[in-house]
Amino acid sequence: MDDFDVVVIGAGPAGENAADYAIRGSDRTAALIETELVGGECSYYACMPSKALLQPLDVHAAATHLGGLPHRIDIDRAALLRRRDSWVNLYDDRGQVGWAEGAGITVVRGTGRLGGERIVEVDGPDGPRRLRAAHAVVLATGSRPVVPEFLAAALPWGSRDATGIVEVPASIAVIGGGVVACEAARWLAALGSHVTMLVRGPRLLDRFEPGVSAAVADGLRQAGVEVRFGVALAQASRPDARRTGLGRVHGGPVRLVEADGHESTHAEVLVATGRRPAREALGLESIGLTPADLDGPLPTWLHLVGDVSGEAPLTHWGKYRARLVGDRIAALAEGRIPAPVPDDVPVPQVVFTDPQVAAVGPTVEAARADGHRVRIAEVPIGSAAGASLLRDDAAGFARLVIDEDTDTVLGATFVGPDVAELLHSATIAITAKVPLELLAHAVPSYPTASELWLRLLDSDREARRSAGA
Ligand SMILES: Cc1cc2nc3c(=O)[nH]c(=O)nc-3n(C[C@H](O)[C@H](O)[C@H](O)COP(=O)(O)OP(=O)(O)OC[C@H]3O[C@@H](n4cnc5c(N)ncnc54)[C@H](O)[C@@H]3O)c2cc1C
Ligand SMILES: NC(=O)c1ccc[n+]([C@@H]2O[C@H](COP(=O)([O-])OP(=O)(O)OC[C@H]3O[C@@H](n4cnc5c(N)ncnc54)[C@H](O)[C@@H]3O)[C@@H](O)[C@H]2O)c1
Repeated sequence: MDDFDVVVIGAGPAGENAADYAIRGSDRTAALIETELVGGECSYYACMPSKALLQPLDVHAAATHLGGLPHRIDIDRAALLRRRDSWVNLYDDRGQVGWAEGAGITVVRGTGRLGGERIVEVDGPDGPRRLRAAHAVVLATGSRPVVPEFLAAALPWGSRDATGIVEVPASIAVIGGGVVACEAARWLAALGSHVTMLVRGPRLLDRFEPGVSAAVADGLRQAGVEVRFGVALAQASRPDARRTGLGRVHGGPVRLVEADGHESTHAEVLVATGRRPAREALGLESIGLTPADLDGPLPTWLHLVGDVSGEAPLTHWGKYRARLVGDRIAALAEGRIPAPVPDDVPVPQVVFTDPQVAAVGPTVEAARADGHRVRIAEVPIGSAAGASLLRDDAAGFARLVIDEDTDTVLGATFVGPDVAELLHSATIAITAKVPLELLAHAVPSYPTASELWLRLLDSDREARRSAGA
């Protein structure tokens, strides 16, 4: 039996942060158990490679729509893939292991599961091990993609193949209209694949404000992506499906049949139909729990962070919750009372499409469903000179969801070029509950896109004046 103060199962961003914050500045010990690569899905197969592929496309799109630059600028496809390779360190995690060791964390290779109260069993390359945690065990095992059953036998691509693309399929059907589908369609098209998005519902990115879908669909179409809505897929067949490796075409053409009999054939299919928390084989039965019990109260020594928690499956959210869990473990270990945590922290998210989508807090619909009396302030992105200067074709909108009772911002959505960097201003306004009256004294520099705040506040003031408020 090996003794540690804290044992963390899963070394993605959430697990890393929980381990780090639980022992930082102390002589406590932490073990971080990892089956695959230290750094997790985010570093090697998700956030990092996808954004490495997308950032050059953003620069290319801006340059293509900016007077004063050459009329034609080409994407170097091989260089784009090399950039991805360098951001994933060719799937070598030595850098992240070095960081963990430098932070005083012991990396344990293998698959971990609970083996009783505060006990973790590891099956690793050096044989089985049992670890005992004096203070806490943290489950940070991430999430796994959901693949509709009728597609499984066709061995479709998942998001790992899309980010790890090696062989560019001549054509690819992207199933889903969520974040992975919209972002991946961009780089697949830029790499030369003929991309058809098959979207089940009437909208892309349907957890965002409704106007987001049309803006993103327009951008995708301009990039050569075919977007079809209301597609009910019924069958898939691929006679010679083969496991050819990450990012390689998995066999011959895939034939898709829709419920209305419509058929199409594609060199590859990318399934991007969501993810679910990775709660299987965690040894929960050894402490009398089932996977569903993880949504309820847990023993005080057991914590859940990141995608496995079922909260927003976003790296920054998982890291935030992990910092809180780590701080809590540290406080309890040191006999301190953990710092209070607000219960209404808004979740921000950026979707790296063209135009970009940046949103934080609830949509209008979600805020109303939550019982808030709300009003909307909305302006076109071009209403601020600083936003229009970013690109000759700048289009999109900015919208605030305002709480009528407190006159504070509840939610914000920005759609347009480079709006990602506008988002944190909204996150701060919401988190700090800054009244609109005070927000009017936060002066944005001229000419920057931040002047959208002025336009939004002016439009709200005007609307209230007209309504006689
Ligand atoms: C294509 C794509 C792009 C994305 N882009 C973004 C983005 O731009 N921004 C953003 O915020 N989010 C993004 N996400 C979401 C983000 O990747 C996840 O929210 C994030 O990785 C979750 O972190 P985590 O630490 O909870 O889990 P993970 O990163 O999944 O890490 C979990 C780790 O646990 C390990 N593990 C699992 N079970 C065990 C076990 N029993 N024993 C030992 N180890 C185990 C796994 O091998 C893995 O390394 C993206 C997701 C995808 C699919
Ligand atoms: N930039 C970012 O922040 C970023 C980027 C990529 C992924 N992510 C995270 O990863 C998570 C997973 O992304 P995702 O795009 O896979 O999931 P998602 O939940 O965002 O979207 C899933 C899509 O698949 C559709 N769908 C579900 N089941 C289907 C079925 N059986 N047939 C056809 N369509 C179906 C849904 O209607 C939806 O359009 C997201 O929740 C997101 O938070 C974040």
